[in-house]
Amino acid sequence: MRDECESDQRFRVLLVEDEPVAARLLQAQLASVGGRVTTAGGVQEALRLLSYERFDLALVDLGLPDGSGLSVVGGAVAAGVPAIVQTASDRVEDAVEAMRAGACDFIVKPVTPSRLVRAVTAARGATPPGVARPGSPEPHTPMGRTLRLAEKVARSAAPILVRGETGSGKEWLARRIVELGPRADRPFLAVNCAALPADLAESLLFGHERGAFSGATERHPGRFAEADGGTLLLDEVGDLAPALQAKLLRVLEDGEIDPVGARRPRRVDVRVIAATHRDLAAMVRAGSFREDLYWRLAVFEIEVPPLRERRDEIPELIRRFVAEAAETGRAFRADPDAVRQLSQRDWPGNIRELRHAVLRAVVLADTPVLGLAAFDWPPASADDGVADPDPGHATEPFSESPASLSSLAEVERETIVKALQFHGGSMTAAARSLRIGRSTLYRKMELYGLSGRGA
Ligand SMILES: Nc1ncnc2c1ncn2[C@@H]1O[C@H](COP(=O)(O)OP(=O)(O)OP(=O)(O)O)[C@@H](O)[C@H]1O
Repeated sequence: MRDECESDQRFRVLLVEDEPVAARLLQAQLASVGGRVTTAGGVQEALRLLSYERFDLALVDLGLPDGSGLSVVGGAVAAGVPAIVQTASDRVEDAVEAMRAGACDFIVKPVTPSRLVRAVTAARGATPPGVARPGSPEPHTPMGRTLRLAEKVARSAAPILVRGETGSGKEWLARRIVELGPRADRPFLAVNCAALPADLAESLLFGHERGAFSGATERHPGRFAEADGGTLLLDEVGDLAPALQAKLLRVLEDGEIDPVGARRPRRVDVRVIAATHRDLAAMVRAGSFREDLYWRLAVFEIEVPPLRERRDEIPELIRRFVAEAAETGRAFRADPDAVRQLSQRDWPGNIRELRHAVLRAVVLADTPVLGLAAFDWPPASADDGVADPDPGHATEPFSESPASLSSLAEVERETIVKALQFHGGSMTAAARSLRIGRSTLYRKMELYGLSGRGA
């Protein structure tokens, strides 16, 4: 079907508009950019057309004589047709609802030709539901749905709440959303709310004036001001202290921050993406998270599924991480049987755990083909009692810095620490299990600032 649509330059548009003059105008504009337009004047007619005709795009007015255009959006999404909604300028909240129902964009009436062309081009460029882009996961998988939703919300400026287990790729998804949206080349900053020191949290986020408190020798803009015009990822938002929850609500509601010690508030334009592995709704019920803030943050809520529910991605991820590690000049590939077995594992630390396992395997490899044993740490002979700790932020000593572990060197350092821990600080035993000489181990410990304190 995709081929058929690509070979026919004229894409098929379902235009749902009851106003004859507006319909004629839009029809002409759509035709001028290659659209073959079928018009429906109401909900029932549109749903009927969607049920037996194929369309590449639907442009839906929300206020229709026989009901809300939202039902048409639902029908289009169910039929795998990207939907753009049109709304009056005083009904933008309806557009938010339509986006939640799966619309990929909204335009406010009266639409200019250039805005219409942009919306249509973007919607046609977005993967239509049910059609996989080469290299992207199959669309009916949980992650396929997540990515489709990400593509849709990327174009809006509304806050997003990304939920998912530790290491499942919440920050990765947030970055992807930003890349797909109009703020792609604007600042992107990430703050781990769980790691904010209590006494400095407010000024780190919202800034302070010089002399605002003892020790404030310089003015500091704070993360919100630094992200002005761009996006701020608030990771572990569930860990934000109640006083800061109130201040965050103010930014989201009024677009203003109050730097500590400043005489007047400052306006900022920041898209907030919040991420959490916690059940924020349960926290709201328990009284530890503000309900009003929850509703503000969760205009769009996106779930990143745990890796065990997207096992089909594991072979590709392994290939990608092996290639990433091989950028250091060493060429490796994973043994297909190992890949099969690794794909069956549960990976409680999700993609981060898989990535570390692959990077570690490359660090330790002495053959170009990585067998299953290469991915296990501690090595298979090791005592289970000292097995790899939960690879989540809470327990992993070197992954709690704001950026997650990223370089091969960091993984190498972590591997050395674990080897030393495992062998009770014995360098000889650690070097043997790492399959490197004692002097190499010593050199690397120096390099990573580990010498003299064991693990
Ligand atoms: N789809 C993906 N493809 C490639 N790498 C990915 C993907 N998803 C996540 N990763 C990588 O996995 C690691 C963990 O991802 P990320 O930091 O986004 O997880 P997280 O859910 O935000 O973790 P946490 O809950 O600890 O904050 C990162 O190195 C990231 O680059």
